[in-house]
Amino acid sequence: MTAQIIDGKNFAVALREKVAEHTSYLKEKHNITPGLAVVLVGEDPASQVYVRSKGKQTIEAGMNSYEYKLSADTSETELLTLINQLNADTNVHGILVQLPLPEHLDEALVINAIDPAKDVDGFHISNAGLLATGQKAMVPCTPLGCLMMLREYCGSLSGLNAVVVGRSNIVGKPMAQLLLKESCTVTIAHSRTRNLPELVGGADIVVAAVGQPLFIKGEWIKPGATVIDVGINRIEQGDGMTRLVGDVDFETAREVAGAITPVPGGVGPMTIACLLANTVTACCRSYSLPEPQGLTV
Ligand SMILES: NC(=O)C1=CN([C@@H]2O[C@H](COP(=O)(O)OP(=O)(O)OC[C@H]3O[C@@H](n4cnc5c(N)ncnc54)[C@H](OP(=O)(O)O)[C@@H]3O)[C@@H](O)[C@H]2O)C=CC1
Ligand SMILES: Nc1nc(=O)c2c([nH]1)NC[C@@H]1CN(c3ccc(C(=O)N[C@@H](CCC(=O)O)C(=O)O)cc3)C=[N+]21
Repeated sequence: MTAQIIDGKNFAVALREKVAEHTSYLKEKHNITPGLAVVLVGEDPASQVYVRSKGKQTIEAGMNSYEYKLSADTSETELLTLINQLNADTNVHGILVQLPLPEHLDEALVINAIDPAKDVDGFHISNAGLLATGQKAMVPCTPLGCLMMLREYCGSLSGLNAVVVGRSNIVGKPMAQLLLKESCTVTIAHSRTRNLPELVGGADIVVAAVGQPLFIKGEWIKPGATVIDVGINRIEQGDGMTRLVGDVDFETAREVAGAITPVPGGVGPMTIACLLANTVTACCRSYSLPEPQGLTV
């Protein structure tokens, strides 16, 4: 038996259509255009690629895109000044500061300077706290996209054993919170976890957010389990070319799993679609308008 491939690219197309529909509704009915501001500090090539594709998809969905490219030596004060301007700007409903930031900038300080209502990444401590206590929050895009795909493939997640490998604030922790809210029995594994293959073997749902190429092996996985691969790793192919691979050894895992997300074409495209969805959600909330169905959980 080989696994069903969970087509994140298709999912993302459908979600972006929903976003575009609601955006044109907001324009026609209320004369409002949702706006997303993306701030990039420094010249990391991978980040530049993401920022470009976010901007392009924002415009394709009918929203306004504002891009701020700051030099790598931007001071904390300069960055905070920009964030304060964006917080006050009524045309901006969502703000994203691309991570990682250069070493000299305090990431937590910068993220927590964003107005939580405009924090479309869901990284502000107030949104993290709201999510953890089961209150209405801005939900981080990557875990949100993963949950949307899981719900579609598994139906109810209630009572399922879920193992999240990775405990970062941007992926692992919020993913675990969402799965807990869905009444999964959640285990969070990390670099100090002792019996990882055994833990993974007990999981109906495996979410891999490790940052290690091809780390999770097919033989660890319980037959029929649903595997979500968040990892984005560029590896040398031997012929001098690079290839994009996930944190899961896809070729062995697909022989065992019931369903699996590929890399590329899995979680990545959903992350960007969820960013657009969060921008529409933030925009509706800011005017106390009813929120469209299906853009968040
Ligand atoms: N598709 C998408 O949209 C996105 C993809 N990503 C990708 O997802 C991956 C994870 O990202 P992120 O959460 O930011 O990464 P971090 O580096 O912040 O976190 C990695 C986590 O994996 C754990 N880990 C590392 N090595 C091992 C190991 N050998 N065994 C078990 N656990 C281990 C770490 O444990 P410890 O805490 O103990 O150090 C840590 O908790 C990366 O590949 C990243 O590129 C990230 C964001 C979005
Ligand atoms: N504030 C902030 N928010 C983020 O959400 C954020 C961030 N910083 N920093 C970096 C990570 C990474 N990330 C990805 C988004 C899309 C793809 C994506 O679309 N990937 C394509 C492939 C793209 C390619 O070919 O490189 C795919 O998986 O099919 C990947 C990774 C968002 N992140």
